[in-house]
Amino acid sequence: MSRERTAESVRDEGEPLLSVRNLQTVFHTDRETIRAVDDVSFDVYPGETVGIVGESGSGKSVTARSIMGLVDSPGEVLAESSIRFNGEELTSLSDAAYRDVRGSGIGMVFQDPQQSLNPVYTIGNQIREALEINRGITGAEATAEATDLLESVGIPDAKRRLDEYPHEFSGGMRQRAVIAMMLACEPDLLIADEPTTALDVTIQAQILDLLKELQKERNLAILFITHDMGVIADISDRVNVMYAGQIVEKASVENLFERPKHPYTRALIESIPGEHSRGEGLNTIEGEVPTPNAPADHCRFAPRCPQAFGACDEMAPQHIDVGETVEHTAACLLYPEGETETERLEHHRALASGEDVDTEGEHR
Ligand SMILES: Nc1ncnc2c1ncn2[C@@H]1O[C@H](COP(=O)(O)OP(=O)(O)OP(=O)(O)O)[C@@H](O)[C@H]1O
Ligand code: NI
Repeated sequence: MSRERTAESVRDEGEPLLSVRNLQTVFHTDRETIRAVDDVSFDVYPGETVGIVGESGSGKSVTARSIMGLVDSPGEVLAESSIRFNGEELTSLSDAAYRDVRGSGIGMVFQDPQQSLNPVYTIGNQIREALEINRGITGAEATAEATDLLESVGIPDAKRRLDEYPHEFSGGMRQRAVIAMMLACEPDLLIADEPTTALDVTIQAQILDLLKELQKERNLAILFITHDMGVIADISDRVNVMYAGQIVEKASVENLFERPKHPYTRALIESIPGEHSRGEGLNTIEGEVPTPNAPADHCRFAPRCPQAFGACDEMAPQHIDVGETVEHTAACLLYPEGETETERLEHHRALASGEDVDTEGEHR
């Protein structure tokens, strides 16, 4: 094989940095068990950006918190779940070992930068503390490194601003400071949960550009979570579309927007402002994301789906290969395309029972 490999083939051959399999995170309440994340699987390879997109309540943040080991009672990551990072299984780690992963391997940025900043300490002190705890750097060296970090996230006059408090920073600058603090831990993976949602559009674009730049410089992998399809299109290499605790479509960003297959993805694309609405307001999807409280025995999107038919209420759709080259799957009973309804349902039934099905379809 040639030594000159494309990015795509490197990814096929290399190991994923993060590998999530059958992730199930539930919340036990008095009345029911909420299946907030219900059998979610995806990979993130070094240096790439993977998006998770879906409406409010679809389980995006719980997915992120599960990976970070931040699910507290009454939440529980069920035993069958697997989260492998750099080859290490995280679900079985002790609290202390998980803290180390958060301090070095995986960094996280949230929607609200205040969540990560302490109002009573200067920005400089907080970055220096991160440097000391996670890399053992102290004193003048820490100050120099903190200045470099603030500069690298595009904060002008960095040396002086180290002595300022979070409230002296604007929203966008605070988010940059949080990113600098996260970089102090030299992570391989950044999990960004709606990091730009609270910012106005210009600032949002600047933060996205900053993340792309840092990614290139540091070969940082990014798991980017948002409900905004425009942001997903801007930043992702590959996308997972989430609905009611499950991934309903996985695709490269090009395929997702040019050849969306799942009716939910299509509805999300149609609801992008200005895309199809001709400025007449948002084309929102009617109805709400259900709160799943039982294992899926039907398609959870069916009640809102314009293409639903009888079987959608009676069986859970499996992920079907819908692409030609790179991974592209949709969990929908409309696929495989070109098969009769009876054949399609048989296909999903066989996949559900674990049979090895030729997803290219023998019925062509
Ligand atoms: N601590 C908790 N206790 C009970 N249920 C919870 C808890 N945290 C989350 N959930 C439930 O889990 C589901 C998924 O929530 P999650 O926050 O992951 O959604 P999301 O996709 O991030 O939405 P948003 O876009 O609003 O942030 C929701 O139904 C929510 O009510
Ligand atoms: Ni969320």
